[in-house]
Amino acid sequence: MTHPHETVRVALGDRSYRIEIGHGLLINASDWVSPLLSRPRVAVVTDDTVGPLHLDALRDGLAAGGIEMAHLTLPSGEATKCWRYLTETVEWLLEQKVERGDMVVAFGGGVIGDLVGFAAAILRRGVRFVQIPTSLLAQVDSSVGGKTAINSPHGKNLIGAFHQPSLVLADVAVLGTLTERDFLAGYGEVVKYGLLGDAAFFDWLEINAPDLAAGDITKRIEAVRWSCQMKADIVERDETEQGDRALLNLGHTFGHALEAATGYSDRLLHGEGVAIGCALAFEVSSRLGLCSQEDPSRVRAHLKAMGMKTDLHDIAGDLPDADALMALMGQDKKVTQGTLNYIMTRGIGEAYVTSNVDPKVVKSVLVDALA
Ligand SMILES: NC(=O)c1ccc[n+]([C@@H]2O[C@H](COP(=O)([O-])OP(=O)(O)OC[C@H]3O[C@@H](n4cnc5c(N)ncnc54)[C@H](O)[C@@H]3O)[C@@H](O)[C@H]2O)c1
Ligand SMILES: O=C(O)C(=O)C[C@@H](O)[C@H](O)[C@H](O)COP(=O)(O)O
Ligand SMILES: [Zn+2]
Repeated sequence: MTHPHETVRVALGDRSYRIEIGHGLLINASDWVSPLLSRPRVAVVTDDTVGPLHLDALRDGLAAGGIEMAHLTLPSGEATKCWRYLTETVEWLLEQKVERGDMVVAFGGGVIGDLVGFAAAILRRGVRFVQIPTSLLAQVDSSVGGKTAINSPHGKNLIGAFHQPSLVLADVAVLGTLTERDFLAGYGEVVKYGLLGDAAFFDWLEINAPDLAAGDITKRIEAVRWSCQMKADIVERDETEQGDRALLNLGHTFGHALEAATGYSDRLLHGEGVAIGCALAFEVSSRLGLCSQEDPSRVRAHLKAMGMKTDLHDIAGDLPDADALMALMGQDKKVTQGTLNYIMTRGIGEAYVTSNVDPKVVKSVLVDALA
């Protein structure tokens, strides 16, 4: 059976690139990668879950076009986005004598994409890289837009750079080996797009998400395309988050604080934090009278119907109190002159950026959610 192939273009002048979305793209990887290379070799960084499952397919796909590859395997999981593995990656790339004209490949989920993208940004003051995202989250979000980073105990993604990839190759065939938990975490970012800017997409997800989770290839390609197109449109008008790009942060101010509070551990995955954070952002918006009371209920109902974490109580173990969570939120990169900018909403698909949010209301929502 042939599946659709979709291409989304990210138009950023001399940093423009294509996102190729399809089924079975790894087998033909050299077709997409070869035109970008100055010599037929690449340095691939992956993790110890993705590597054993899919690295041979990538190696074969590159070899078919005469491209050699060296590879580095890092531990999987959020804790890898740290100084230690950034150093290890950069030193390995130097050992491999990766030159400024060469291509680094990030082959994994968002952790590998963010870490390797950052390594590429600082290696020899910048080498090009290709994103080959293997998780749903990475295909719909992290591989696109050029945000690269590692975490700090002070907060998420606080050390990083904007560095756009030269190509994104999203092969939905590899999503077949994701655990249900990782798939649903990625789905948290998919829902985010509908919630932030496209009510029709949210309507579509309410109907089609069970098929997505069940593995419908055509619908997976459509969900990745729709998400990437929405992200590309936003990134094109605000590459470095001077304004509108912050919409992509819907749910993240809460989510990032929760990830820091749970030690970047598997107690809470990024996409799970985003889903809970979106539910909280809708609750705050409703309490402020910005959106109707039905909106947060509809959001929570959909997350629950998908079997996703929705509430703070869905996070195992103790959480800090509301004041401590507010303090962690204060490290957000959207703070300007000491005031936190929030992503609030007037309804499903109608998010906007504002600094005009009473912290007392935010705190009261957190207190109630923790009770
Ligand atoms: N740069 C951005 O714009 C951006 C956007 C969203 C999220 N992020 C970042 O992305 C990270 C989360 O990404 P993630 O959810 O992909 O996490 P991840 O990279 O940890 O991947 C999740 C898990 O799935 C495994 N995995 C990946 N692909 C697989 C496959 N095909 N089969 C089986 N297992 C597979 C990984 O080994 C890992 O255990 C966070 O650090 C977040 O901050 C960045
Ligand atoms: O690309 C963006 O812009 C996003 O905000 C996408 C988010 O899903 C992603 O988690 C991003 O890394 C968060 O951005 P940050 O600037 O708050 O670290
Ligand atoms: Zn995110």
